Amino acid sequence: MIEVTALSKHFGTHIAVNNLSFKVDSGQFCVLVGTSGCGKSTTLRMINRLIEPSQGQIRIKGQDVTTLAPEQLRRRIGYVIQGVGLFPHRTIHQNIATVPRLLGWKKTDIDARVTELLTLFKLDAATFAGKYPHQLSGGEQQRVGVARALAAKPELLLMDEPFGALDPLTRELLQDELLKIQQLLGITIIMVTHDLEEAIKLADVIAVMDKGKLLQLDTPETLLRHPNAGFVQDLVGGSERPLRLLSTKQVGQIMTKLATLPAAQPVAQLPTIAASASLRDAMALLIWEQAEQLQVVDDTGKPIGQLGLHELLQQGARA
Ligand SMILES: Nc1ncnc2c1ncn2[C@@H]1O[C@H](COP(=O)(O)OP(=O)(O)OP(=O)(O)O)[C@@H](O)[C@H]1O
Repeated sequence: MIEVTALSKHFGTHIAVNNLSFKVDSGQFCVLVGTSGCGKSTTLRMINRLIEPSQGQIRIKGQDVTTLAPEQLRRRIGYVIQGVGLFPHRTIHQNIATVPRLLGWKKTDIDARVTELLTLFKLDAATFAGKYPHQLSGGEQQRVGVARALAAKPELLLMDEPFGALDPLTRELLQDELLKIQQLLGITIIMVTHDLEEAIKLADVIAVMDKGKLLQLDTPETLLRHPNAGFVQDLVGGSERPLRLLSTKQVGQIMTKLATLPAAQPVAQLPTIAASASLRDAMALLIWEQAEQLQVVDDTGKPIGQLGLHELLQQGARA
């Protein structure tokens, strides 16, 4: 879907991005992590041509981005930044409608799309469409920012620290919503974050950068189990590694299905956990409840399986 080849950016004598090459497949969620100033934002901004590369190439679906007019390109790529950047004197409806209007969509199609997106982001259209950004909380504004970026059905969504300014609870809520929406829409996302936990939770692949260079690009699990020596190894942590590994999987992926359990197994007394929860949450619940077995339930609360301490220990252990 997107292919970056030997990409560099020099600001005077300073090399912000140094000979970067990577590919992101269609529908993948790629997260760029690394220390402050390592070139993450510059990379993102070269993809939508807010910054012109010094060297190298960026292709989206095989097409070199420099062959497209920047405005035309940006209408195909959603862009979300920290602090949102909503237009303060436009209503929420007008904000979300910005790119569809520029593209000449019919009014009825625009109205339908705005309502659809507000609903998707759990914002009641009747309440929110006519409001102005300052009348919304930070979390609500951030949702509108993402909705606006998705309005014209872009093939690629670039997100630069989108949840950086939010409190931890709102941040987690929006991460969950973003994951669901990404799975629903099948959109390709490249996100920048400082937060490794956020990267592990959201990413199909994590790209670790340092001093303008790409050090490793791998799935969260591979990165945690087999980090390259040096910076990546320091980044993924020592004592935190097992718990981070548990964050990469959901309960539903490793539970024993109810149908395969012995019939006599008592299930009613066990603490319950949702199949969509992470293994890390499952481990926390076991410790909290001093239990060794959990009952797994689906979205409706129906028991569908069990998960034991032994399986969790295996999943968090070195391979
Ligand atoms: N317009 C510019 N002119 C000169 N130097 C710049 C410019 N933009 C970025 N830089 C420098 O390039 C380097 C990379 O910046 P960039 O914003 O890409 O880093 P980052 O990894 O996104 O950092 P952060 O996580 O702090 O946002 C930094 O040293 C920065 O000071």
